[in-house]
Amino acid sequence: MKAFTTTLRSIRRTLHSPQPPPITIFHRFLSAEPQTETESETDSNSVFDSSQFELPQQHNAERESGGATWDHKYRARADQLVFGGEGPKGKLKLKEEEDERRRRVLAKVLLESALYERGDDEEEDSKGLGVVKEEDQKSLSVGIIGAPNAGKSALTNSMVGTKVAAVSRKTNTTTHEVVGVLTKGDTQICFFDTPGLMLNCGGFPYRDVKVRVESAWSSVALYEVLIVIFDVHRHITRPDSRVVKLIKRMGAQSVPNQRRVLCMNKIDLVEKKKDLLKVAEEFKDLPGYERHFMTSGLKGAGVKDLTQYLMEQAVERPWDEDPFTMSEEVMKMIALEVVRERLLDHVHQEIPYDVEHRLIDWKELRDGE
Ligand SMILES: Nc1nc2c(ncn2[C@@H]2O[C@H](COP(=O)(O)OP(=O)(O)OP(=O)(O)O)[C@@H](O)[C@H]2O)c(=O)[nH]1
Repeated sequence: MKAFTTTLRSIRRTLHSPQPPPITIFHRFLSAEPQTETESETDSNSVFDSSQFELPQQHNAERESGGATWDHKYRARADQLVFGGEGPKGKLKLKEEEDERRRRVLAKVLLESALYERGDDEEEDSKGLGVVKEEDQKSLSVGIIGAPNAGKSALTNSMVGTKVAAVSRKTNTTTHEVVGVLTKGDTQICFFDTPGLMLNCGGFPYRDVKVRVESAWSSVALYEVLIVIFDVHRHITRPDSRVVKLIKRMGAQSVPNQRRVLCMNKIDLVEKKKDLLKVAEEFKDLPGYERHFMTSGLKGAGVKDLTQYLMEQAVERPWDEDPFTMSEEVMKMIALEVVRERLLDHVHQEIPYDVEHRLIDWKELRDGE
């Protein structure tokens, strides 16, 4: 998510630069420098000629057949220990498939939200953005915490839509990473990530990556609203005691100057709705949570209610971020950036290289593709 935000910030900076955007915005040099031909390499005397050397005799029968020289049963045992039952190839393939799936979700969310925003909310947004006087502005800072994979990024993207591209920090610190900005009418909501928040079996952050985790943990108290999010499908099928402890710990008591809400996410994966009610019942008595929400960041269910609630919590304070409107130009850049990422994924072993790619055509199809 951080990489995604950084990318979008660079898009934003480019758009607002007084200079015309350099044509090489997506043209990156990676750390490896191109090799230059040195004199010794081009000098024919230095060329290795294998015919001048005798190959050593191979006595070992295995070597002659080109097979491995180790005992296969040890290798199999090592594979079993390191990779479990699946073997290294199976694991690698699964990882590649997972990466591919995640990339698709990201690209889809980005582009869908771009198209969605231009449709329904275009008029309303264009009325509100850029014309609100500072004394009329309202703001809200929202932190989102939850275990890895709970769906924090997808939910933020869903609430923020294309405005995630609007991220351009006026201030910047390492402990607070703004991951999205939603500006609507006179109200601006900034969403913050809580980096490195990993939990030990007590539901507390790990001590070993101390500084980073502690600063992330202490920043939790700074947000006006804190969303505690968990994967409700996972909780029903394979509850994680660390997640339960986190939910209970954060909801144990209400905190002055902070409103906390509990978000049961990924509800689209739960078939029986009565299971959702059971989970809601389980956490209903925690006094720290002002509201409970059931959402699907990926499918959008419940997101409107949560956004509405957040808008209502905003306080009179000037905006921290510049508002930003979606344009076709930005959508093209997002599309280019998604393509660039894929391109680099495919050629990452072919270094040294540099990549420049250009948009030569852009067409919107009737079905919105
Ligand atoms: N079915 C379903 N899948 C979801 C939903 N939200 C997120 N996911 C999937 O869950 C996975 C994790 O989602 P993320 O949004 O990256 O989760 P995260 O909490 O930001 O994860 P970390 O960055 O690892 O902390 C992805 O594969 C998403 O596609 C949802 O509402 N429904």
